[in-house]
Amino acid sequence: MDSKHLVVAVDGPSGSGKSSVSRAAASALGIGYLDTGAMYRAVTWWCLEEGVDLDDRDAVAQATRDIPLQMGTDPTTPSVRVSGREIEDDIRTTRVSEVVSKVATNTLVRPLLQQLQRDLIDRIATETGGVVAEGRDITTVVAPDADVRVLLTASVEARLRRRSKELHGHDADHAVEATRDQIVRRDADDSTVSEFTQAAEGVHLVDTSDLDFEQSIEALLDVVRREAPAKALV
Ligand SMILES: Nc1ncnc2c1ncn2[C@@H]1O[C@H](COP(=O)(O)OP(=O)(O)O)[C@@H](O)[C@H]1O
Ligand SMILES: Nc1ccn([C@H]2C[C@H](O)[C@@H](COP(=O)(O)OP(=O)(O)O)O2)c(=O)n1
Repeated sequence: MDSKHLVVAVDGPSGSGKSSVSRAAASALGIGYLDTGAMYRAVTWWCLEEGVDLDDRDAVAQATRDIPLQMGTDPTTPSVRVSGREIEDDIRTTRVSEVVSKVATNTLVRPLLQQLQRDLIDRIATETGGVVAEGRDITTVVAPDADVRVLLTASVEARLRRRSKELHGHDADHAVEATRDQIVRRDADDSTVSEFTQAAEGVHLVDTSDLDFEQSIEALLDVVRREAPAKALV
């Protein structure tokens, strides 16, 4: 990236810490944040609300074109709005998590959201001085020319532990099956359309299995300082 704005791309499997670590890093760097997974989740939620059959690939692609989606970009206050309604909590429910891969593996939907994400990355970077964008294909497809590209990984055990702790909070009855469904089944489905288990050339691998949350943020910031010293201000 030649622009004066800092673009950091982060990919990784479910529970690797992508969202929380990327958000904290964006705050520390004083720049914006884009959660691309939330966009797949928002389209899924919208289809469920509108009665669109998730197996009808064309109808879901049309819904992706139509959705009045507004992505929040402040890393300290995550926000996803559809027609002005805040759906940040609705898109994290098991109801959405269980079926979001149907949308994420729809190859008619992916190019539409990928283009929207490129436009958002440019806009956020211009408005806030930079952006940390995270997902499954940001380092490889959406922003392969980002200043810094990181694949955040963690062992299946570490990811299961983190997710189940999180889900026990608000979905206790389904916590165990829901966790396994999200970590093992969903990653297997999602990896049919994106490569997020192996770091592509030029992508830095950060394994957080043995790092706590603070250490994971530092590890990401270390890569940013090393790769983009002129743009990273922390
Ligand atoms: N290095 C870490 N050590 C312990 N817990 C972590 C670490 N990184 C993230 N977490 C916690 O694990 C959970 C899943 O993280 P999240 O950022 O949602 O992952 P992802 O976006 O990759 O699915 C969150 O509750 C988060 O606070
Ligand atoms: N750039 C992206 C981001 C997410 N996805 C898919 C992968 C997941 O099934 C959904 C939701 O992603 P999200 O990052 O919210 O999922 P986790 O929080 O890691 O469990 O979208 C994708 O295919 N490409």
